[in-house]
Amino acid sequence: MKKVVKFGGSSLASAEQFKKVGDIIRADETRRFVVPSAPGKRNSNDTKVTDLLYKCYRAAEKGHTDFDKVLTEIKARYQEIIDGLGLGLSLEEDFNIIEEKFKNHAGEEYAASRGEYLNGKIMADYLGYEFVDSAKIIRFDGEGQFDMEMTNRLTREYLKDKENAVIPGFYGAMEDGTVKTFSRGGSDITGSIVAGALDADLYENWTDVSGFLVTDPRIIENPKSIDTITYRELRELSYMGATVLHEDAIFPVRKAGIPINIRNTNRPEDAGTMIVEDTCKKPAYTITGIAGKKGFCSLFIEKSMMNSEIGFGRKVLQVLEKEGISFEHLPSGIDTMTLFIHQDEFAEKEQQVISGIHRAVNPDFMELESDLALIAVVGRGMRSNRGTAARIFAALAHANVNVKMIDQGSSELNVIIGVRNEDFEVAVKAIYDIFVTTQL
Ligand SMILES: Nc1ncnc2c1ncn2[C@@H]1O[C@H](COP(=O)(O)OP(=O)(O)O)[C@@H](O)[C@H]1O
Ligand SMILES: N[C@@H](CC(=O)OP(=O)(O)O)C(=O)O
Repeated sequence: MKKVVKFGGSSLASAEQFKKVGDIIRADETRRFVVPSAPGKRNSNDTKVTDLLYKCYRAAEKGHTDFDKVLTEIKARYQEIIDGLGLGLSLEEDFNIIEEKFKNHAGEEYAASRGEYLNGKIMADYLGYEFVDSAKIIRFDGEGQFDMEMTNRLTREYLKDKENAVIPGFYGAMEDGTVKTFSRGGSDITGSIVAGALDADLYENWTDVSGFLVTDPRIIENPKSIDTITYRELRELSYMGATVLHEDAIFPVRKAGIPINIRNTNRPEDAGTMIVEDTCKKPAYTITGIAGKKGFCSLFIEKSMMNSEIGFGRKVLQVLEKEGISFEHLPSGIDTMTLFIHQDEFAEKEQQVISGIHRAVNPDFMELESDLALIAVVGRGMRSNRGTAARIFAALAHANVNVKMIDQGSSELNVIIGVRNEDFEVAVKAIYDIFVTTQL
């Protein structure tokens, strides 16, 4: 039996948190492969070490005087953990190399990766586990794309005879040694890759909440936690902003048929959430979860007889493709279509897109609306329950929320709703209340 256990930044922000992690690992001898993140926030006003590293590197690039100050702050974060754990470990040599590399402009990704690298060294020393530098096993190809095949081979080669190891999250390297990172929150991906490559029995992902919650605890106080969720449901929710697990962390374990267990470092007695391929367990509520994001805009296009103009949609989408813009949703009517696009992506190219669409399809009318949010209501139980959409829209009407867009996927696994940014929290709360609190 072997488990891969990933601990997020919130679980490793201080010596006190490290001790909880140590207790968790020692409580189960199958927790053999440990993937740590960089130290996260110790309180809500604190800064993650990864963010300090980005800041420090930018200062180094500009030759700014802030460089020494931020580096000293980073060193102090690690020293506080080392001292609090009573370890004799010194990171001085590592910091000398880091300083040198920052000054020689080794790259932002190298800089950010040091957060996990250094925390991995502390973790290995604290547990008495072997430290394995992820640059040796997590491989990116010549174009900087993650190379799954090579990574699997290297990971198995390096780790197959090891009883246990600490493998820092978030980064890997190209064949020439250039360090690359995943996108933010990417230690979840490292954990999943290692679990997949080693054919682990379970991938435990330890964080600061007792599992995947029905909705974001920053929107609803104390939301219920989800007992079991399928990979497909989870993918919809994490894509739409439920940040507890990086959306790309699903593929490697799913492919290998390994379940994920989300657990709370501060409440290890809680069972957390099991993420599985399929389950016959009935969900506790009709919906499994609600997630959402702000910051979208919509582009409404109207043209008489659009429906019979073959190639209309393709021509519109080609304009977006040419400008390198992706779209999120594309609901359409007989003479109308509406594109939902990330506002920050669109803002820079808005005029090129509008004139491009004019040239491509000569519409009768176009209208742009900004500051919109998208909400995903997800659940495998929605398929077998009638009236789900009616309940959602009744709840929104009661809460005085104007619905801008509705999109139900043919899988019946989710309904996407567009509302104004300012209505976002109220809308999430209204949907949560009707399905979970009151269950009307
Ligand atoms: N549906 C959800 N369930 C649980 N947590 C969520 C959800 N949506 C957003 N979150 C947020 O995700 C946080 C955990 O993710 P993250 O901050 O990346 O943790 P870590 O530092 O452990 O990697 C929680 O503290 C919570 O604020
Ligand atoms: N430290 C990196 C990677 C990561 O996964 O962190 P966390 O586990 O704290 O989300 C980041 O801040 O993005």
